[in-house]
Amino acid sequence: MIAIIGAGKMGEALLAGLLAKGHTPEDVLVTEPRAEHARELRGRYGIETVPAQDAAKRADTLLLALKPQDMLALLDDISPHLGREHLVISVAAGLTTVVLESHLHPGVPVVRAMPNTPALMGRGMTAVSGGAHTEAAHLDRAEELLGAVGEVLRVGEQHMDTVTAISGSGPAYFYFIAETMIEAGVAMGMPRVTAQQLVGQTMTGAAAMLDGSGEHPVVLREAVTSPGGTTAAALRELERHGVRTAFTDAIEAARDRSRALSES
Ligand SMILES: NC(=O)C1=CN([C@@H]2O[C@H](COP(=O)(O)OP(=O)(O)OC[C@H]3O[C@@H](n4cnc5c(N)ncnc54)[C@H](O)[C@@H]3O)[C@@H](O)[C@H]2O)C=CC1
Ligand SMILES: O=C(O)[C@@H]1CCC=N1
Repeated sequence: MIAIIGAGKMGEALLAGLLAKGHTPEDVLVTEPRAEHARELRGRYGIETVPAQDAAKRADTLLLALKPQDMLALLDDISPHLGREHLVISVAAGLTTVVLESHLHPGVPVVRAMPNTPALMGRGMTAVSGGAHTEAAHLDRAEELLGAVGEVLRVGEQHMDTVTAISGSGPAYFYFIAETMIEAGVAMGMPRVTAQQLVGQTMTGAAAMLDGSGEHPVVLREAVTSPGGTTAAALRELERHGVRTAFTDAIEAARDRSRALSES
């Protein structure tokens, strides 16, 4: 039995992804304190919602998807019900396995995972790393579970804050670009619905090229950039405005914020 504790944006994406990939509603318990949202979840997915302590008593695998700021109080609440036979998987940004383990009985296995919201469509990217009491079988279990909603990569925990900044937050960067391109089209007088279609299909087409061609992004970009043409003119403006540096700084800021969340 799996318990998802905290079914907000990420928890619900994982819930929906798992159910779409063959887990049955009877396999999954959900803890969600917002009563109205819990009611919606029961209606939408046919799952049972229970208090966190009941979820800890009944499930063997706990997927914790609360905000980092709420996580430690929750661990203190459920810790009396958790032992070595459980597996605790936290998707919280920043919280290290050392911090999570310090709120649990010694020996409880903890996996730190960083998924992203495309898990909802079965296209997630999740990185996982184990803690002090995690054995290979625990990582296998976490990988199998999260592998139902996309790709899973094992990384050393020292890389987790960078993972968070790249693939955890990453979808938001692409949505930001999409939004900006749509607004540019609208500003030039194009109907919004047309701009949205152009941007949406261009983005998924570009992603398919990246995924399917095996080429480095530089090669793909060069193929679009005709000599003396429109793309070269656009790219020159992006470089002039320091967009490359802005992205690097943004990803560093996300990495630093992830690190800081463990200390707050
Ligand atoms: N949103 C994203 O794209 C990603 C989020 N994460 C991580 O997932 C976690 C949740 O983030 P979001 O879903 O964005 O936030 P959110 O605010 O949408 O969801 C948090 C959920 O936890 C619930 N909650 C609060 N206190 C609780 C308690 N004591 N017991 C059970 N549930 C409780 C809230 O009602 C809410 O539904 C964070 O730790 C975040 O770092 C990780 C990867 C990606
Ligand atoms: O913004 C956040 O803190 C979370 C973690 C990665 C994506 N969303």
